[in-house]
Amino acid sequence: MATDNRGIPIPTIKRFPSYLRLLKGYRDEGMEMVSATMLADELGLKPIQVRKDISCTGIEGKPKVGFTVVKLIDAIVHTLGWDNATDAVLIGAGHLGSALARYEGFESYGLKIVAAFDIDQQKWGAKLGDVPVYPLTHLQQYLEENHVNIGVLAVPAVQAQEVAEKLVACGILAIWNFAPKDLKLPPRVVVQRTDLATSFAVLSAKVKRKMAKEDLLDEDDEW
Ligand SMILES: NC(=O)c1ccc[n+]([C@@H]2O[C@H](COP(=O)([O-])OP(=O)(O)OC[C@H]3O[C@@H](n4cnc5c(N)ncnc54)[C@H](O)[C@@H]3O)[C@@H](O)[C@H]2O)c1
Repeated sequence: MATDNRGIPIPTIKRFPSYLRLLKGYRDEGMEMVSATMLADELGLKPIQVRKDISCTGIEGKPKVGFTVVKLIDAIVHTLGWDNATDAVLIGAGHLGSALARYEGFESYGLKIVAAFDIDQQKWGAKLGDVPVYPLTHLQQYLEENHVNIGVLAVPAVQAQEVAEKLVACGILAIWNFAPKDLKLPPRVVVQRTDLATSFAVLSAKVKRKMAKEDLLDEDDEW
């Protein structure tokens, strides 16, 4: 089984969560084996693509039978590194931050938001689900005392760069940035920006193409 996901193409990594959702459904229905063709049909992919993706996990299928569902789930989870829960701190306990902190589903992806920080004193001492909210001034001490590598950024865009630099100065290795701001940080820091506007732009474009009856099947980025 693959021990890390270095070298795995990003589109494959992006497809893995969809495989997982499907496979977990099959597992819950009591299905033991699944073929690449079946996965491909469900997800609108080509079987050869599915086989290539699965080969990145190191799992081998049996000819004409396919893959063992639970083994494939374990292999994908392991390849994604989701079997080791990763602690994260959240900065910005506003509308979006609260929703992220309260979302229990992240734990099945191996992400656990353990504490939130905000400059608004009315939020200090509150809990977002199980996640306590602390003053931003406590961030450094918290990170010194707790082994946390990821920061989730949900502050207004104008604050994002300054807060990100603070996180980096405290030793954070990766930032999941929800603020609409391109952060300028040292290359050793991994930054992933998530923007619903981007997804919506893709959705709108696909709707327009669909309406123009363009064939979407050969699109590289269907995900
Ligand atoms: N990625 C997306 O798709 C998406 C979706 C919605 C919102 N957003 C972005 O997320 C961010 C938060 O949006 P929101 O609707 O939750 O806003 P919000 O105003 O409800 O929350 C922002 C929070 O950040 C806190 N804050 C401000 N400056 C801070 C600082 N320097 N340090 C720590 N905390 C600070 C505020 O006190 C507040 O609690 C914005 O940048 C918004 O544009 C992104």
